[in-house]
Amino acid sequence: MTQDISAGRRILVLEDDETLRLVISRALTRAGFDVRATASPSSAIERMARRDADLLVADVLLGDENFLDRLEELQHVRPDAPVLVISAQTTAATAIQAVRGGAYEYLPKPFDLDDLVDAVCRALDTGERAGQQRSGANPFPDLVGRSPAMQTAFRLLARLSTASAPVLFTGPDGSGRASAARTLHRACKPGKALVEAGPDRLRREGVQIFREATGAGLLLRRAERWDDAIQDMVLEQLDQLADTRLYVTALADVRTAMAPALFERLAVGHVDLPPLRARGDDRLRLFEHFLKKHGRTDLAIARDAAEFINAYPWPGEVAELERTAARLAVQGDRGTLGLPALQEALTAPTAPGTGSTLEDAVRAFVAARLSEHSQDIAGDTAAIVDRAMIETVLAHCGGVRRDAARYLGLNRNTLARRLTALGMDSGGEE
Ligand SMILES: Nc1ncnc2c1ncn2[C@@H]1O[C@H](COP(=O)(O)OP(=O)(O)OP(=O)(O)O)[C@@H](O)[C@H]1O
Repeated sequence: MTQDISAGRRILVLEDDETLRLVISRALTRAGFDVRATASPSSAIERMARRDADLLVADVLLGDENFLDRLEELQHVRPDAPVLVISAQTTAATAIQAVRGGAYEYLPKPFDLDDLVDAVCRALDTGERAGQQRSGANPFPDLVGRSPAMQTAFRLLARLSTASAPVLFTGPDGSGRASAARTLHRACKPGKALVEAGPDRLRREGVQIFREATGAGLLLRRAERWDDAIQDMVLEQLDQLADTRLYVTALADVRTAMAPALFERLAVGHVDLPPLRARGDDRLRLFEHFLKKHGRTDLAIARDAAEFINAYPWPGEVAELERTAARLAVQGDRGTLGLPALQEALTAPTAPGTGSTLEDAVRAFVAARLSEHSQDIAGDTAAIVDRAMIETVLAHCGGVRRDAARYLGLNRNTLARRLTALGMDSGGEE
């Protein structure tokens, strides 16, 4: 594997300690890389800018200079080239600055030379994934998404797959945070287990969960619900993670529910998953993906249904979209999926006793009007709600408008005007 990746790849080593420069260069040359070296940060940036190397291995403290301060400059001239940062400064702040500045991985000194070679291979492999992504191929095929918002998230995932820092996934419930964490874990620790725990399990089992995940991965979900005791425990465990990769999921406003010190350390890598309403046509792509996932390759989606899927805001996010597709997949109708069946599946109760809400019904109605290219959605929606409301109250009052007006909180003239506007002004008693 190393030879496959190293063949013909050029590495630049930036290190001012002559002995270490030699040792690193030799190890990388032995692994099959074409290695060059320098002690000067400016020369390193200049050589990377003229594409003299595919990857940079850089020390942090070089004479009076801190190379982390120049990462942005390097990103600017070579955004495609991975950078591995090595440093004797093993503070969390250094690691955070390195990863935020665009470094692919941070290796604290002293490090094992084999680990360095592995990290270089992983970074180059990820660089290729990012290249595939630029050329249109999805580097994470189990995550569906081609919208610009998801491309940004994938690029970040690709970068984080060679780092070892904790990663915070934020976004609305059901937006795919846990799925993204699982995908990232498979990319960065293939074959290693991923232990998962929500706040309840974390409260019950405490540090035991961290022990169980040693050397593998740990996915802690719903961090916005961590109480102070959990937050203290996680903060303490962060110093003992060693080679356990930590992933955390939370709602976007978790920052307000969490001690700033903990947030800063968890969000070294931060992937914010956009809501479905910001993902354009990805909604239809996901819908088709879920129909297939639930065994239906024979079902075509009618044009109005497809437009509805791309217009509906899906307040329950990908989870709701998947539930709806799964419901339609098991219904077994052959042929083409039309708008009525889709709307019915969307508003059907999800479990005994739980009905869909008024908001759900309004969303479904508005999305249907959008898919019909209606130009008076506000008027249409207000009329439907008004009609249902007034009809129900009038029926309750036996058609007596004076009483109905009182229940509605309207004066009688206003009610009369609304009835006329809705074409409902015949037959009622004054
Ligand atoms: N981009 C995606 N491509 C394919 N499937 C996805 C994608 N995002 C989410 N899913 C699927 O949608 C469902 C919900 O996703 P997931 O459980 O990851 O959401 P979440 O944000 O972690 O929410 P929660 O914490 O409420 O479960 C899962 O079945 C997952 O497989």
